[in-house]
Formats: sequence, C-alpha cells, structure tokens
Amino acid sequence: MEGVDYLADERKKAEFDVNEMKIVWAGSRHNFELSDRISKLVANDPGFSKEGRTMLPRKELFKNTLRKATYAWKRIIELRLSEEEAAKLRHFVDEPAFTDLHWGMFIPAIKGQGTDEQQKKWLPLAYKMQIIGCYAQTELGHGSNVQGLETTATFDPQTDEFVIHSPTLTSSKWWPGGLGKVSTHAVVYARLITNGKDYGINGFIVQLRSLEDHKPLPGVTVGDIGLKFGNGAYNTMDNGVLRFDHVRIPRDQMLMRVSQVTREGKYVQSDVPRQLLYGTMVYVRQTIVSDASNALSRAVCIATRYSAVRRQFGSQNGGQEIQVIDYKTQQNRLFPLLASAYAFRFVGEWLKWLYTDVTQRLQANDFSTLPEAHACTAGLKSLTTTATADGIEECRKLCGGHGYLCSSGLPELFAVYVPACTYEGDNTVLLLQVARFLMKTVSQLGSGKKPVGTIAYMGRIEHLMQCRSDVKQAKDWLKPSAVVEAFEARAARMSVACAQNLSKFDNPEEGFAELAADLAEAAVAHCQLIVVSKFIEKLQQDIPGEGVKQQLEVLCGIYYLFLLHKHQGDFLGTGYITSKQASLANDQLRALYSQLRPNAISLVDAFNYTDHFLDSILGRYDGNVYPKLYEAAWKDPLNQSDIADGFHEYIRPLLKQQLRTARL
Ligand SMILES: CCCCCCCCCCCCCCCCCCCCCC(=O)SCCNC(=O)CCNC(=O)[C@H](O)C(C)(C)COP(=O)(O)OP(=O)(O)OC[C@H]1O[C@@H](n2cnc3c(N)ncnc32)[C@H](O)[C@@H]1OP(=O)(O)O
Ligand SMILES: Cc1cc2nc3c(=O)[nH]c(=O)nc-3n(C[C@H](O)[C@H](O)[C@H](O)COP(=O)(O)OP(=O)(O)OC[C@H]3O[C@@H](n4cnc5c(N)ncnc54)[C@H](O)[C@@H]3O)c2cc1C
Repeated sequence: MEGVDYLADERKKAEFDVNEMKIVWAGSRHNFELSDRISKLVANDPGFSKEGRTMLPRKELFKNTLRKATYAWKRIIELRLSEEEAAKLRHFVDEPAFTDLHWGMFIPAIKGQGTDEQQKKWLPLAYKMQIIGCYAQTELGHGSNVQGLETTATFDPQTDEFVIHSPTLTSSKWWPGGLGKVSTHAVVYARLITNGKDYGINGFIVQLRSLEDHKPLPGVTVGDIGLKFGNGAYNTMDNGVLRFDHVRIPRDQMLMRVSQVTREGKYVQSDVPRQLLYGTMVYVRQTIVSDASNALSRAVCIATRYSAVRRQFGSQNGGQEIQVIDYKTQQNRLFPLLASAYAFRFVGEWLKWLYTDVTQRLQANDFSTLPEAHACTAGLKSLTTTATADGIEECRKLCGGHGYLCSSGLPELFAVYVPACTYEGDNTVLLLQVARFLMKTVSQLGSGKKPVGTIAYMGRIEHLMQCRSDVKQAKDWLKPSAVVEAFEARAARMSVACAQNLSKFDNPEEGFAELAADLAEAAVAHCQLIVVSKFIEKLQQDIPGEGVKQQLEVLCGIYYLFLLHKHQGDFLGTGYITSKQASLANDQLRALYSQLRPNAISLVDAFNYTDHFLDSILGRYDGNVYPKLYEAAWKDPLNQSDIADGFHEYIRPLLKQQLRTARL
C-alpha cells in the first residue's frame, strides 16, 4: 500500500529531537539547509534518474554518465549555483564522472602547485569547463612509489620547451579518471631533466586532445583501461592509459610554485618544501575522510531500516516474528557501524579544520605543521576507508539474501567505494607513513622537542608507559578520561615497543621493513586514538536539542568500547587493562546497545537521505520493502518475455533429448 509508513512505530520510539540531530550530522544549520534543498532538487529531476543503471552495457552506461554530468553543469549554470551548491549537486547526482577529477584534482593541483600567473591563465578556463582536466600521476609500473615514476620531461633550451616522453611500456600513465575518453588536458607528473640532470618528479600541464574535434594531439596515445569491478559502479568513469612520444609543451606549463626552470635551463628550488608537490594528495585524502562517513552512513541507513522491517523466528501464539534488529548479534554487527558513521563524520569535520589551518600556514611560509597534516590525512584516510569498505560489505550481509540484489543498493555502493582503499595511496603504504612519523616522534622524545597536536600525548610518555586502568565497574568505562587514557597508553606502548625493536637493527631501513606489520598496527592504534578523542571533544561542545547529546554519548561509547573489545589483545598485551576490566567493557557495550535500540531508526533518519540518493529498496524511508522488491524483479530484462531468448537454441533441444532418453 502506497503512503503507509511501515516504520512509523519505530520512529515514535525516538528519545531525541531528530531535526536537531540532522543539523549536528550536517555540521551546521547552513549545511543542513543546503544539503536538504539540493538533494531534493536532484531527486525531483527526472534528468538525474538512476533507473536501470546497473543493467546498461558499458558504452551506454558511459554515454549516460556524460549526459548526466553535462546536464548537471547546465543546471548549475541555469540556477546560478555557487561553488558550494554546485559541489553538493554533483554529490547528490551520485555517479562517478570525469567532473570529479576535473574539480577534485586537476583544479586543486593547479591551485596548489601553480604560480599566481599560472593560476590566472589556467583556472578561468577550467572553472568555465572550456578545458577539462585530469590528474595523471600513476603509471603502469608505479603507483605507490611516486619517486619511481618513469615519464620524462626534458628541457630543450633551443626552443624553450619541455619534451614529454614515455620511454618504456611501464611508464604509460595508467588509471587517471577522466583521462580515457574525456579530458582535453592533464596535470602530468614526470621526471624533470635539464642540462642532463634528473631533478625528480614535477607536475606539468599538458594538452592531450584538440579543442576542436577532440582528437588526440600528435604524439599522444590515449584510451580507456577497460572494465572494472561490479555492475555500473565505477565503470561510469573512463580511467585511462596515456603515452607520450616526444610531445612538446612550453616551459611555462611546468607547475612552478615548488621549483622552477629558467630560460637558460637552470633548475631553481623555492624555499617551500618539495613535499608540497604531494599537496593535492593531502587535499584529496582529507575529502576522502569526510566522504567515508557519507558512504558508511548510507549503507548503515539501508541495513538499519531493513533490519527493523525484516522478521525471522520467535513467533508466539501466532503473533509476529521477531524483528531481526532485536537480535543481539545483529546489534553487535550493526550498531558499531552506525557509531562509526557518526565518529567519521566528526573526525572528518576536524580534519577539514586541520587542513584549512595548514593551508593558511603554508601561505605564510610556516611549514611546521605539514608533517602532522600528512600523517593525519594519510592515517585517517587509511583507517576510515578500510572500515567503511568492510562496513558496507557487512551491511550487505546484515540484509541476508536480499542484500545481494542490486536493488538493495549495496553491491553497487560497495563496488564504487572499495577502490578508496587503494586510490589516493594504498592503505597499508599510508599506514607506514604514519608509522615513520611516530618513530620519528619517539626518537626525538629525549631531545627537548615538545610533541604537539595529535601527538602531544607522547609528551607524557613516562606516565603512559606505567599507568593502569582504574575501572572497577562497567559504568566507569563511560568516563572520557578513563577511555582517552586507555587509547593513549595503548598507542604509546605499541609505538615504543616498535621503536625498541627497531633499535636492535644496525640498518634502520632493514629494521623498518622487517617490522612493517607491527608498525602498521601501531599506526592504526594512533589513528583510532585520534578518532576517539575527536568524538569525545565533540561531546564537550554545546549541543542543543532534546536528547541529542545523550544519543551522541551512547554512539561514542559504542564506538570506543567496540574498538576496545575488538583490539582487546593490544590493551591486555600492553598491560593497561586486566581481563576483568575487558569483560566490564563488554558488559557496558551490551548495555549501550539496548539504549540505542529504540533510537536506531531515527538515528539513520538524521542523515536526511532521500530515497533517490539511497537508491535502495531495502532502505526505503517508508519500509515498504516486499511489494517493491516484487515489482522490481519484473522489470529485469529477463522478464520481458515468458520464454527466454536462447530457449529454442539451447533448452528445447536438451528437453527433447531427455524425452528421447526417457522413451528408451
Ligand atoms: C550505489 C552507488 C553508486 C554511486 C556512489 C558514488 C559515491 C560514493 C562515494 C565514492 C567516493 C568518491 C569521492 C572521492 C573521489 C576521488 C576519486 C579518486 C581519485 C584517485 C586519484 C589518485 O589515486 S591520484 C594518485 C595517488 N597516488 C598516491 O597516493 C601515491 C601514494 N604515494 C605517496 O604518496 C608517496 O610516494 C609516499 C608513499 C608518501 C612516499 O613518498 P617518498 O617516496 O617521497 O618517500 P618518503 O616516505 O621518504 O617521504 C619523504 C618525506 O616526505 C614526507 N611526505 C610524504 N608524503 C607527503 C605529503 N603528502 N605531504 C607532506 N609530506 C609528505 C614524508 O613524511 C617524508 O618526510 P621526512 O623526510 O621528514 O620523514
Ligand atoms: C578506481 C581508481 C582510480 C584511480 N584514479 C587515479 C587518478 O585519477 N590519477 C592517478 O594518478 N592515479 C589514480 N589511481 C591509481 C592509484 O592512486 C594507485 O593505484 C594507488 O596509489 C596504489 O598504487 P599501486 O596501484 O601502485 O599499488 P601497489 O603499490 O603496487 O600495491 C600493491 C600491493 O603492494 C603493497 N605495497 C606496495 N608498496 C609497499 C611498501 N612500501 N610496503 C608494504 N607494502 C607495499 C600494497 O600494500 C599492496 O598490497 C586510481 C586507482 C583506482 C583503483
């Protein structure tokens, strides 16, 4: 029946003001109103329909994405949307497209690494989409090891040009999104060679295609790298391959904020650190952390609503069966994910602040917080994307068989999301960057240099190495100080243990390679501490709305107690807690699940997702799952006729043969 809210009883159980929670989730009233308005605008526009997306063959799928992306641009112009509104619109259109890389990497690369003059020349063209750009860094042979890239940019003083060349097969650019079929330009990362000397990697703006007929320019070979994981999903993107055969570009298309090549071919290093070349990656990693909460909350919203609709077992006297959300095992799998979505939201907000702060400092030539910003963006990108990808898959399982249907929305969400564990830095490689930062911090502890920011706890290393938890009863685990100390002590002890083991090696790099798995675990402990601390700090703010703060306290408790339970080995092994205290933490966790249960549906309603955005029958706002699943099945192309194509060719002869055999 249309119009009935099957989840109405669940919504009545809420013990908090959902509208106020929507504002907390969005970050501010302004953000909430913006998201609400733009998501509805997209949902109500048939031009953005997602109908049948997973059924389309690649060429049609891709063409459909081009249509949608350009239609989105048309709407942005017609409605005179601001940059902020336009970004929201692209987000709610919810289909990976070349525009993600144009706005998300090409433009930021020019902004971060171009001189003022270069920005003045290129940005207006890019802002009006008169040129379309991508970010061409990764090659067939090297992705993680940026220093190992092979494409060359050799300066020719005769003509005042760089010659861009792909000397080997493995130097072919491979993966850049938007490159395969759309981009007219790229920021290409190549080894800068001048006067016969290799100065390492730099960025260059290179035109790839004609602005008239879109044909590749002479010396440029470019195409798509082929079908990727999942139906629909990231196949809307033209990840590309690119080779250069001595392609010439003017000298002033080298991005020259970090270093320059003069007319005479002299290489000049600015006084900014070379790591700024990696600045676009820092920026994008920060956005990926915010995006993790979007993707996870979306999966959790689907799984939570469906868990309240779905019933299995336990009918008494002919009454209804039990809602699967009431099983403690379901809660133990689902509620920590719900809590993680909120935790990642808040740490994402904080990281955005950190990024803005470091950007302002860099502009004033203060580079002091760059290493911390790198460690935080790398570590949190790794932590949140791993947890989100695993979480989406868990949500699919939480929906039983129906979760495996594309109409649940979960398979496509997983397929689109899972490469986030790899792109913008493989998650293990990034954890090892955090570990290097931690080892450096530990090694400098005696030097008088005071650790600050997220690493400030290392300044209390003597206390953290010997303190013990004073938890005596389950509810003591609700004390923020008890929790923060537990996570600090665990992180500090794991780092110090790694540093002690490293010191046994004569060659530190050999030691680092041998101990890499332990180092990555120490990095995880440090990053989890950041997320827990930022959630607790959020709760210390003034949060209006009846019951809102209390719900957030429950979610925060679930987030850290679940981590504590999952990583019990670390907490016990480093000697900070006893097995009795671990068991009390688990008792408290179960109690929090019971407190969360009546609020579960309203906590996912607070994400304020439209049915268009969720694109999931299991996650429908009204919970009207079964009739809609039944209806959707009949829309499958296989059901267009009673007799399948191929019946006469394959099945009929088989059946005839069986008849003959039976007669024998
Ligand atoms: C149903 C649903 C349907 C639809 C749903 C749709 C929606 C669903 C949602 C979907 C979501 C879509 C949204 C997002 C869009 C994104 C698109 C994807 C874009 C992806 C783009 C890319 O994928 S683009 C390539 C990225 N490729 C990397 O990421 C390489 C990693 N590899 C390195 O990054 C370096 O190679 C590595 C390892 C550091 C070594 O660097 P290295 O060789 O230089 O060596 P070292 O380690 O020695 O580093 C030397 C010193 O530099 C310091 N340092 C290093 N990095 C630094 C830095 N960044 N900043 C400052 N400092 C840094 C370090 O700390 C050392 O410092 P010190 O010397 O003081 O110790
Ligand atoms: C969907 C998608 C979109 C992308 N978009 C772009 C784009 O727009 N532009 C662009 O330039 N690139 C893009 N990339 C490329 C991406 O950035 C790289 O794939 C990524 O950086 C990982 O590098 P890799 O492929 O070389 O992995 P590898 O480094 O080869 O990783 C393979 C394995 O080796 C391990 N490993 C590697 N090094 C170490 C180490 N030092 N210690 C321990 N383990 C190690 C890794 O953990 C991993 O398990 C994209 C990739 C994908 C999947």
